[in-house]
Amino acid sequence: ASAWSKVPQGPPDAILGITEAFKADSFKEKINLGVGAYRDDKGKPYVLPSVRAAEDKVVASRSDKEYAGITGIPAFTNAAAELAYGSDSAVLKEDRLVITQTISGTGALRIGGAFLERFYPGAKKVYLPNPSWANHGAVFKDSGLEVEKYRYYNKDTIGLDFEGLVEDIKAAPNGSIILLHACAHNPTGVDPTQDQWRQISDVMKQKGHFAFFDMAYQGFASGNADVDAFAPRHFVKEGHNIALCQSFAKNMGLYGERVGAFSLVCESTEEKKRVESQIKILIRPFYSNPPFTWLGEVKGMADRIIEMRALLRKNLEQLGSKHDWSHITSQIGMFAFTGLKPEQMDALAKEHSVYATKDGRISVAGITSGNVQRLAESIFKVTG
Ligand SMILES: Cc1ncc(COP(=O)(O)O)c(CN[C@@H](CCC(=O)O)C(=O)O)c1O
Repeated sequence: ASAWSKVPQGPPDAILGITEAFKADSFKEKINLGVGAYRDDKGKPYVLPSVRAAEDKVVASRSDKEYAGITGIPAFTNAAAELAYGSDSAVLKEDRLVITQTISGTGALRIGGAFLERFYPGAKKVYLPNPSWANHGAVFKDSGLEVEKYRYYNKDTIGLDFEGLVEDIKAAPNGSIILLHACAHNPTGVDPTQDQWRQISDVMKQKGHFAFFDMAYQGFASGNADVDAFAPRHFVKEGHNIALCQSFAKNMGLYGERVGAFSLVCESTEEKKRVESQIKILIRPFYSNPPFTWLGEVKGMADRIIEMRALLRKNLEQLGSKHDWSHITSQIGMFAFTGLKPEQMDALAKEHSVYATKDGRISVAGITSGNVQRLAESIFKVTG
């Protein structure tokens, strides 16, 4: 018998599988709200002009194809560090940051998970918000960490369950690893206020918890990269030596280029050197070193998303929907957590050729001024 006769058929990916279903649909006005990937008002993927210009420069430079270092190109990682921590960051001035280029945000999470599995002095367990990005659990489980949840979303208020969140963070044993979405929470689009972030930082400091930030949408939430980085920067100012994952898939539209970074704030330059050496030892047998790669227009994308939120809500209200759709405009970032049930999401796909994930999340980037009317009518029909 074949070596693989025992390999079972696995299910399609909860998110990327939606795009397969969308592609299989021949209806000409089909709408894809599944994958969190920005689309312009024609529903087309958007390549930032600055990226096109950089691309031309790289090609014109006729650069050689030499290996990048294990942690990537210093010009890139220095720029990524400055974008995340701020050009005036003490951590950068005191040379206390370990940063490596990664295979996009997923690669940053996986390198982070693997490093924590190998060196974290506390329990090898990470606490994820409930709900969280569909792939977080698998990334950390495959890194060898246990995964637990902390309360995050209150479906009755369609808002943050701040009390539940604080209670669960307090209940976790001292020194637990807590994953935090820096901004534009996926899938709910619900973020803590700056004051709530201050309280979360205080509680985590009291508990000696480790803050593991996932920042996949910096600049994409508010349109301002500094505002969107408030949480990780506040934690660092408060003395948390955080881990931070950066993805440039969405805010730079570099999805398929797989551009990201993983960083760890250390106590001193001496500690940074030891930690960096171990990050290199971890990456070398993983993929050795990252692809040659490149890094302005994100505000334009954030503004279009905010405009589509308002349009969808307005259309639903004009259709006479009895539901309260205010969360569509109060949520922030790539996604709107509609509150629709899985069977309603199925009906949207089967009867209306509108595709999104079963949890009721829609990628607002898939909405255009051309499809928002039909989208509203479809949602109105399945929600009554
Ligand atoms: C919170 C969060 N972290 C990390 C990532 C990973 O992004 P990279 O492409 O590896 O940089 C995503 C992408 N989530 C989007 C995109 C599709 C996907 O990978 O699931 C989504 O949820 O639709 C994300 O939403």
